[in-house]
Amino acid sequence: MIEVKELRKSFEEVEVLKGINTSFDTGKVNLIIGQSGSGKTVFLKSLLNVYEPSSGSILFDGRDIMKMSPEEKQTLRSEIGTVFQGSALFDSMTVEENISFPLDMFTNLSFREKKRKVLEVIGRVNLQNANKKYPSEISGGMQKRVAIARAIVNNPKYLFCDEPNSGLDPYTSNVIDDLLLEITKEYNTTTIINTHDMNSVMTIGEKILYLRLGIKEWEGDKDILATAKNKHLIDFVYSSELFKQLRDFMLENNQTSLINDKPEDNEIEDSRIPKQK
Ligand SMILES: Nc1ncnc2c1ncn2[C@@H]1O[C@H](COP(=O)(O)OP(=O)(O)OP(=O)(O)O)[C@@H](O)[C@H]1O
Repeated sequence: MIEVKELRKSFEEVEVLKGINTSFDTGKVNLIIGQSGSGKTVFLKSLLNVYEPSSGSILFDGRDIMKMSPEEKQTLRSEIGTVFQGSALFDSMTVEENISFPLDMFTNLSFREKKRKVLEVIGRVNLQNANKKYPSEISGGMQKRVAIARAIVNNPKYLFCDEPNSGLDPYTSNVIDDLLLEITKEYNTTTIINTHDMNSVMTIGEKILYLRLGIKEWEGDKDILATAKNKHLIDFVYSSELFKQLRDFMLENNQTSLINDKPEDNEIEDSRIPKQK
């Protein structure tokens, strides 16, 4: 579990994160959504301590990253898997070598043991025929799967992904979403994903955190999204005509699992926002 308390981040005079309080459960897919510039990447990088927060605390299963010694931070890093935008693979390394990288960095495992783990995750993400290829020789979707395999090879407790579906077609995006959901359950990771993909939000969003202008505007799960009353959230999530019609249909028919009987129990509304009639 990751708990975030009063997290603030400023760049010089500009405050980008304005006191965020939230938590992300173990074994769940947590999605961060929000318009461009709302602070999603700064939030993710602050959690990872790539950016040092201006104030607040971030607890990884009770351990405050801001109070950790360099050694403790190094241990925490070995427990974190990351999938960054563009997959961030090493062009000069084969698929197998890319995936082995965290094991080379963080473990003293023997060559044979590393090989065993690498082949295991290659099988897990279905890349058996690509292990000797270079990133430039495989498709974008396969590159994402390599990045996911690399992120999980060292059995992480925490999995961070920054727009894992960017640049992928809808079918391949679904494959990646399904894989991330399955891996979250199998490895029992606390998974946090920045996404612009509303299909991901509707299908794998076990928790959704909606950021707006650096504040937490709303949080809840995919099943209460259709009945959420936060106007900014609705305008953002249902900005596409297709999703708007889907929501109208769901509300009219009241017959989908996306609708929860008691949305108020699970969602936090910003009291400054007038309720929609
Ligand atoms: N290193 C930095 N120095 C100064 N300002 C920054 C820095 N990184 C981000 N910002 C500012 O913080 C704000 C939030 O940026 P961020 O990249 O987190 O947005 P985002 O929600 O991830 O957007 P997108 O969806 O387009 O990736 C922006 O106004 C951006 O200019």
